[in-house]
Amino acid sequence: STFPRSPRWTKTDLKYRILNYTPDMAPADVDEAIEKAWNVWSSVTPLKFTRVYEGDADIMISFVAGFHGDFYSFDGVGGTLAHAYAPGEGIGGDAHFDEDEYWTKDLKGFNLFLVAAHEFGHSLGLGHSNVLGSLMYPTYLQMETRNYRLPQDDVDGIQTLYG
Ligand SMILES: O=C1CC=C(NS(=O)(=O)c2ccc(-c3ccccc3)cc2)CC1=O
Ligand SMILES: [Zn+2]
Repeated sequence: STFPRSPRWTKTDLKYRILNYTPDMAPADVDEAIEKAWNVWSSVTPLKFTRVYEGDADIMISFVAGFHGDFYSFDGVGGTLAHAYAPGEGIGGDAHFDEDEYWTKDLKGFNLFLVAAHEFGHSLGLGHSNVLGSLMYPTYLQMETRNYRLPQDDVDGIQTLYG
């Protein structure tokens, strides 16, 4: 099962901001992948995600490489793809994507929607699942994402936190 990590957000209206874009994809495709990733979680909880274009947001999303100002530098091509912080003030909830990876909206490289949906699980307070095929499973499995359905294990996990 997907073990919910505490803490969790104490509000259901969360704001997110896309700070920059990867050159790998058209900006509209990045916007769509991010929005679809939030919809995975909002569709099974009372959570609402609103995009803001300036100022502060609960979840700041950025594409960065190598050292990028926190204690978890990225590692070039391969290895770590992204990381996200558990709910909280400041860096809490923020999601960083390794710009040295090749991000796509299809089955090549790493599918941004899939990785973002996983990372946003962490931004909401979820840990990893031990169920192969769950979204919160620790390893990335390439899969068709056109009609993506959140696996039951992840539904159970997020509803434990925000159900
Ligand atoms: O909790 C962690 C610590 C290690 C990570 N390694 S990663 O960046 O290579 C990574 C591995 C798997 C995924 C993933 C898993 C399931 C579905 C989609 C993506 C995302 C990132 C990322 C991560 O989320
Ligand atoms: Zn993870």
